[in-house]
Amino acid sequence: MQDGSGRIVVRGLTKNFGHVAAVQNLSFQVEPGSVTGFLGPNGAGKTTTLRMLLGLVNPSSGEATINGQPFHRLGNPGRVVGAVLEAQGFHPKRTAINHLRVYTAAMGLPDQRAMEVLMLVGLGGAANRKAGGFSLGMKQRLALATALLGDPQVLVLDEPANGLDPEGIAWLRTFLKSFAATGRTVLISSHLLAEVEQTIDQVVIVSRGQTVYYGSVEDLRRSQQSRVLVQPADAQALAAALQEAGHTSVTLLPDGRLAVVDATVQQVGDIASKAGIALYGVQEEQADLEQLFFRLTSGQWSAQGYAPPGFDSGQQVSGFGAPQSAPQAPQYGGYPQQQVPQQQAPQYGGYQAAPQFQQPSPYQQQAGYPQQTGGFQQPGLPGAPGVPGAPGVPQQGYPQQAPVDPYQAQYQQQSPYQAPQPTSPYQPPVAAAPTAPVEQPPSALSEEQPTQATTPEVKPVEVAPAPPPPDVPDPTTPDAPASDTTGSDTPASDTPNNEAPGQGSTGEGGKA
Ligand SMILES: Nc1ncnc2c1ncn2[C@@H]1O[C@H](COP(=O)(O)OP(=O)(O)OP(=O)(O)O)[C@@H](O)[C@H]1O
Repeated sequence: MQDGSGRIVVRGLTKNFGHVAAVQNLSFQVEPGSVTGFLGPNGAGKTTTLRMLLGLVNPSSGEATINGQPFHRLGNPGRVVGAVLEAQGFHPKRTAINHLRVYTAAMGLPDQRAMEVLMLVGLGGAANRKAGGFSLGMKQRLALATALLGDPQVLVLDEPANGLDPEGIAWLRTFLKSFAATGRTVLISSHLLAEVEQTIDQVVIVSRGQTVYYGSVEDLRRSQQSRVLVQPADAQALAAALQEAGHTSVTLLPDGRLAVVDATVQQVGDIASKAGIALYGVQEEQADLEQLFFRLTSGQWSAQGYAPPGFDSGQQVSGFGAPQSAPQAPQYGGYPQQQVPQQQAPQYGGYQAAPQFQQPSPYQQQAGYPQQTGGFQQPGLPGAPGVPGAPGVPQQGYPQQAPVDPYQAQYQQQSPYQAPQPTSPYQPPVAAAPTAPVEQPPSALSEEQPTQATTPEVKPVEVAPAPPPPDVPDPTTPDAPASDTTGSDTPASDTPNNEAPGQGSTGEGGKA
């Protein structure tokens, strides 16, 4: 029996395509009256999740319900859920209005509804144009119009901003917000937080098929901590002085600066002055939401030598530092870094490293300087490995442990992409850290480890696509029925009664 709530509940949802764990034990809830963003990098499992929600793929385990029911039990699903998985599959010779009339007829709706929805999405003027001549953005609008035909209670859209121009994105934002404001439910996927940041109220961030954050965008924003970047005459001495004063979250950056998370500029200045340490530059820096998103999802497709712009590879010396995600993933600090001219940078791929940080330190495990052991715990957000909260549904606001998928891990060394090293908008008043060898006293700083993100010489890697395991179909093959190795999934075309209008427009099977 439908509960009529418009609520989407995903509980313990898992989908394996042969050896590919596309979705792993995913749990979240989408409330009516809000727009929820479903975010994650390519291959994170977003589309597979949406397809399970829409009855196009059978879960390996777990469940996804709308109004308390799985999709196939919704009765007239087109009146409950409007969905767009791909803005493709229109008959190229059919006009927009005729495309919609096929669905109004199938759903028992009056013909005039077709024109109404075209007006709603701004395509009234193109009603008699053939869909084959539509731009990508126009196709997105036509797909949305199709999804809206049944005046549904719930909208599920996969990458709806794809192909839209800035005006189209602004229009979509307003449209979705006002749709949700009427008490209805909107779930939209995207791989770009910036694209949907102003549209969404809630966010579910997935990486490698698992939830890494689930909660309000506001909480995510609040979790951002500023940090103080300081260029001291003696980094070790300042780190020790900060530690003595109780500031334990200190990170040594590759350029010799210290990043202090739990102190103000004034506190750092006062401590340095008391300790008689000259400062050549102090700056407060705020990490932004996009950077946090990268941090939460980094590692899925990371390759040697690649780091998203704006990320450093600073070595944590105490307290909070860069999350160390999956094995082999670059370690991102989430903050822009200083780039030092190549000729001065024998170590760390372009970064001048003070010699005292180049040797293994006997003090790495020194008390008070805990080493980060992995996971994605963020400052201000209590870490919660696994799934906290109610059974099967994670508590909101918790970043979660990223999984390591051995099958996907093989791609981590194989990316053909070699991105340029990031550059920083920050230019400290004084050049890089000292280069003269320094005799080591017992150190308050743990030494730097070169990371993959800062490999000195980056060479393009010849990549052969990873062959799928013998019994697993090629994941890049577009059509799902063949590639879904459960063999149990029912293509949309086999279940006309269950076909939501948006899905009809998307064709069947997998995504391209
Ligand atoms: N039908 C299928 N057969 C085999 N593997 C599949 C199939 N569909 C998806 N996969 C695999 O499952 C994983 C998740 O894919 P999915 O399309 O759900 O990711 P996504 O987050 O939507 O990515 P994108 O942002 O690139 O669209 C990928 O490794 C993909 O190759």
